[in-house]
Amino acid sequence: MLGPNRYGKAESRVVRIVRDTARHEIRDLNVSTSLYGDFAAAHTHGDQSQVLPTDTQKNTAFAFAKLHGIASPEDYAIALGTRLLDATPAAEGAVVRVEEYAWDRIPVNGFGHDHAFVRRGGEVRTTAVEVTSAGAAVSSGLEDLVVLKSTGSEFKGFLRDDYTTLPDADDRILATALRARWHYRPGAQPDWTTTYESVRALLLETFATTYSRALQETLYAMGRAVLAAHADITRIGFAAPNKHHFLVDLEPFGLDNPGEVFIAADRPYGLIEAEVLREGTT
Ligand SMILES: O=c1[nH]c(=O)c2[nH]c(=O)[nH]c2[nH]1
Repeated sequence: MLGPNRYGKAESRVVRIVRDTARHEIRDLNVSTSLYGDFAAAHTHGDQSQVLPTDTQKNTAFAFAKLHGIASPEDYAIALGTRLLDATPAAEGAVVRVEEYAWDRIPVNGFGHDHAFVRRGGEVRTTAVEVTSAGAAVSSGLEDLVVLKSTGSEFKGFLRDDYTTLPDADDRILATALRARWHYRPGAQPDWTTTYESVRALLLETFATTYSRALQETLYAMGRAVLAAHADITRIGFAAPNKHHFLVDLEPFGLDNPGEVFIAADRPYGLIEAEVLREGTT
C-alpha cells in the first residue's frame, strides 16, 4: 500500500528587489513548498491529473514575490501556501518553508549605500507555514546563531561509569550554533518581524546572563524567557551543538594555561535538543 506522501519544489532561491525609489530594498529567500493530500493515483496509476507540477509551485513562488512582495517571510509563506492549496483540489495541506538571508547596506562615508549590500554572516531566519482548510499554522525560527561565553559555564557532577574520562569543569567555554523554532498559537497574527527580533534578543540576553550548569539548563532558561514574554508563542524547540573548546596543555613549553588558550574542536560535538512548552499545550 501507498503510505504518507508529499511533493513539491525544494529550495527555490527567490531574490526580491524593491526599486520604487533610488534606495532599493532586498529580500533574499530560499523557498521550499510541498503539497499533501490525495495524490494516490499519481503513485499507483501514473495519473497526473490532480498533480500541480513542482515546476508550477516554483513559478508561483516567484510570481508571488512580485505580486505580494515580501513584507516578512511569514506573510509571504502564508500567501503562497494559501494559493497552492486553493489551486490544487486534491491537496489537504500546503507546507511552505522559508530561509531568509540578511543583507546590510554597505556603509559609504558613514551612510548605508542605496543599492550595494553586504551579506550578513552566518545566521538565517526561518519560517514554516502549513496551510489547511483550518487555517495557517505558523512557526518561525533561526539557525546558526553562533554564540560563545568565555566564562560563567560549568559541567560537573555528571554520571560516571567505567568509560568516563571527562573531568569536572568549573569554568569552561560554552559555545553553540543555535537552531530554534517557535510555534505560534492558532490564529495569532503578531508583527512577525518585531516578534522575531524580540525572540532573538531574548535568546541572546538569556544566554549571556544565565550562569550555565549545562547547555541543557541554558536552553531551558532561554525557552522560558521566550514563553514568558510572548503570549502568542506556545512552544519553542532548540537544537544546540555543544561546540567544545578544549584547554591546550602548554606545560611542555613551560607555560601555564589558566583558561586562556583553547583548541576549538569541530567534531564530534554534543548535540543538545529540547522543547519548552507552555503548560496545557502539546
Ligand atoms: O552542557 C553539557 N551537557 C552535556 O550533557 C554534556 N556532556 C558532556 O560531555 N559535556 C556536556 N556539556
